Amino acid sequence: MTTTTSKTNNYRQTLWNAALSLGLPTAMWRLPKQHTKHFLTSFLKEPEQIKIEFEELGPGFAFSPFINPEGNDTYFLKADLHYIFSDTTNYENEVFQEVISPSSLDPSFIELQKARLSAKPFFYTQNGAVEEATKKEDFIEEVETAINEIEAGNFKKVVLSRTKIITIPNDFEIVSVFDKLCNAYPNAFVSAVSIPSLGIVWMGATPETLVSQDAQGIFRTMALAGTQSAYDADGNLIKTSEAMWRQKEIEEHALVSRYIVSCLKKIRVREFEEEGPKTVIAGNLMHLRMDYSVDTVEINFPEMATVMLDLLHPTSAVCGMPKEPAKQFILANEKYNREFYSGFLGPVNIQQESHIFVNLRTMKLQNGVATLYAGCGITADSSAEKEWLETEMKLQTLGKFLG
Ligand SMILES: C=C(O[C@H]1C=CC=C(C(=O)O)[C@@H]1O)C(=O)O
Repeated sequence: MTTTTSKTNNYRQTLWNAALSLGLPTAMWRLPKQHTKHFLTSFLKEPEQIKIEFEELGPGFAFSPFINPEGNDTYFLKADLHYIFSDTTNYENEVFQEVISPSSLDPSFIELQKARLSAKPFFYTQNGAVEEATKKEDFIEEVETAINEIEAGNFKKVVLSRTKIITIPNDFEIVSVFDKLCNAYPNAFVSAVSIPSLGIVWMGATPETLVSQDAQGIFRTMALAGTQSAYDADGNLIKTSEAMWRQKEIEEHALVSRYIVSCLKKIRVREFEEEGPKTVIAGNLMHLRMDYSVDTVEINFPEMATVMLDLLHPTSAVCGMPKEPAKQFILANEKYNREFYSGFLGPVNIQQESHIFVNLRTMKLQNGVATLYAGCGITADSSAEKEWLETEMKLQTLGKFLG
């Protein structure tokens, strides 16, 4: 049943707080260039860990860690409730559409509605040891080791990443930060995902689509790499048409493009459209992007998104080229566990569409602190100091919302 209802009293906010207080896995998201905000809750407290096969699954939300070799470790939040909220700056007056609505007699739904009346915003108390942020000297050393390995011919590119830790401010409130991210980053996939059984919430505003398939069967992916500030030295926004790219970024981006084309070749798909590379804005940054699309109806390949998800993750935009030695280098040299950073996430079979993104420009909220993550592609032409500054810029995407 689909109804449109008008509710007051911050309905989305009270729903989010209630779902968290009851330990229900929940996701909120806003697709790039769209205005509506989606809210999904699963009544299964321990979400299933499965392989994402788009043709087989019902509506839900996928959330995968970086390390997921067979794809079987993806958390799947089955949609027991899915509402779409209108875009408004005043969420007292939000209007929403019930796309999947539980029966009013469902005990979980009754409990959720009851909890809405009393649930308080989740307060992130610090009650244990806090992970350590990556030290600059460690990161610089990792980058220099990577450059040596590249020069020795062991791989061509590796994406090295690091963390930054910020204490969560007392007035931090997820739904309002989510809304601020939506306003600040209209081209990003903005999300907040809570898996209470793991004691975590992840929030982010990623610019990178991994795979998507729309209701007409159009498959899409992109090669996104190469980074520079979107502002010049005087603080003026640079026009994308006037962006200049160095050899290093062009090569770094080409490696990602080549990888995507090699995956398409592997599955013998020749009928793909390529658009780009073009310069795109992602918050305070610019990247190079090439878009790929395939009409899966025309080539009679309905399972294309499933097959490509398997082949693409992790792409050379978050791992490296060739994939295996780059991944081994990351695991051996990065001094922390990426967990869900540079994994993937997004809605599956929601209104006949699936949109899976790479989990970038993201942070984990746990134990009173926000852990922010950023990485950058290292090639033979990298300079360790510049790569550190690039991660600083990427960390600003979310960092500026933490005070
Ligand atoms: C790995 C990240 O970004 C990737 C996506 C775009 C540009 C990138 C780069 O220029 O290095 C990265 O490959 C990150 O934001 O943590």
